[in-house]
Amino acid sequence: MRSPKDFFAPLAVGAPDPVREIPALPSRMIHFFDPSNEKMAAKVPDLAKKVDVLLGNLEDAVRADRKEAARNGLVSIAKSTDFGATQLWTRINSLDSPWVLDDLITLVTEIGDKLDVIMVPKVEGAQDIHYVDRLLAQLEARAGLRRPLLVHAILETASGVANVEEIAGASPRMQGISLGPADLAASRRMKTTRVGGGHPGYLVRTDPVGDDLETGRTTYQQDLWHYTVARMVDACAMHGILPYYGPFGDIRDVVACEDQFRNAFLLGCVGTWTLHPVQIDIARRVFSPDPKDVAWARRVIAAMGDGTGAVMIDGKMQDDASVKQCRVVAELADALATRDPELAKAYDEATKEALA
Ligand SMILES: CC(C)(COP(=O)(O)OP(=O)(O)OC[C@H]1O[C@@H](n2cnc3c(N)ncnc32)[C@H](O)[C@@H]1OP(=O)(O)O)[C@@H](O)C(=O)NCCC(=O)NCCSC(=O)C[C@H](O)C(=O)O
Ligand SMILES: [Mg+2]
Repeated sequence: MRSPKDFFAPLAVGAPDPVREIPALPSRMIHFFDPSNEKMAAKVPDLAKKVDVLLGNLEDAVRADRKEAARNGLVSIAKSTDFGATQLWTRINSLDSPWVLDDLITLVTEIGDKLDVIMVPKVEGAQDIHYVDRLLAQLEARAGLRRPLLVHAILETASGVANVEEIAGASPRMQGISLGPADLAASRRMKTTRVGGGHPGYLVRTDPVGDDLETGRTTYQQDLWHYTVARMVDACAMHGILPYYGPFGDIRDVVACEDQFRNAFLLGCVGTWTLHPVQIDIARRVFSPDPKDVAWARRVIAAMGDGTGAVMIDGKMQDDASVKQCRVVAELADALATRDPELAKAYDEATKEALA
């Protein structure tokens, strides 16, 4: 473990100073595209106006014989596109793959000044982050970068989940963690065959009435990912980094997708992955607080003055703890409003109505 005194020292001579705080930039949707797919690549300039984060994916879902084309495609897209305030991320190949070294060398050297975050798949423990941390510092120094690249880990191995707290705190570069339900299910030997979402067999059933075991016993489907998401959220909050839901693979089922995203939002996640354009508006809707909740939060904050004591609003007790929750919602709304004028208007109108 590094000494706390050295934690914010660069890991290579000439590398930029590590950041001391992870910027809470809007990242409601991390939109995946395959840079080797011409149709997807052609949509990037338009998508950049609609999403908070665009991610050029080099790992799974890119065929082995397209890895180089994806890497080179991302370099050329990054160089030729104006992303405005939209962040550009990439997902590199896994650390044991034959492609990852060239991914990192090429991307940092060629477009290190355009990239914001490097997503690292299949992270098992702090050792994986330490490896990437040092290598990035060396490459940043060689490329003369002034701003350090941040690192995002995917939680998609059983070891990763067991070590999630040490992963979250492994480097000042750690920006966040996403759930990777498909690889995680395989690593845990779960008996599912899906990419995220629930399963009708994972349920609880009400008790029988008398001796009749058959009739009137309602079942409730449970969330397979509750434990992992909750644990990930705690690890991220503890280390001041950001938690995300991951992929929802049933593109057609926009209803269950919205439910799964909302569960993650309510539990503390700041965003999710979007795999198809149809998921972008769902993510925007879910990961932007509802105008009514924002209006309520602002009303509580106004009524609570310095934030101490207790007051009654509409029959509900408010105190130091509830005002803290309201500040989370109000601060998120303020941050999103700077990026999204429509949202800003909706928040202000709802607040005026609530305070009238
Ligand atoms: C899932 C897809 C393969 C579906 O693609 P397609 O069959 O082409 O869908 P459509 O015909 O409905 O597409 C309509 C048009 O939209 C374009 N399109 C589709 N997806 C995207 C996208 N992500 N970005 C930009 N544009 C997109 C199509 O090209 C069509 O265009 P046009 O013909 O001009 O109208 C596909 O969506 C896809 O490949 N998505 C990304 C998949 C991906 O990134 N997977 C990896 C992340 S999930 C994962 O890795 C698991 C995780 O790690 C874990 O372990 O849990
Ligand atoms: Mg995966």
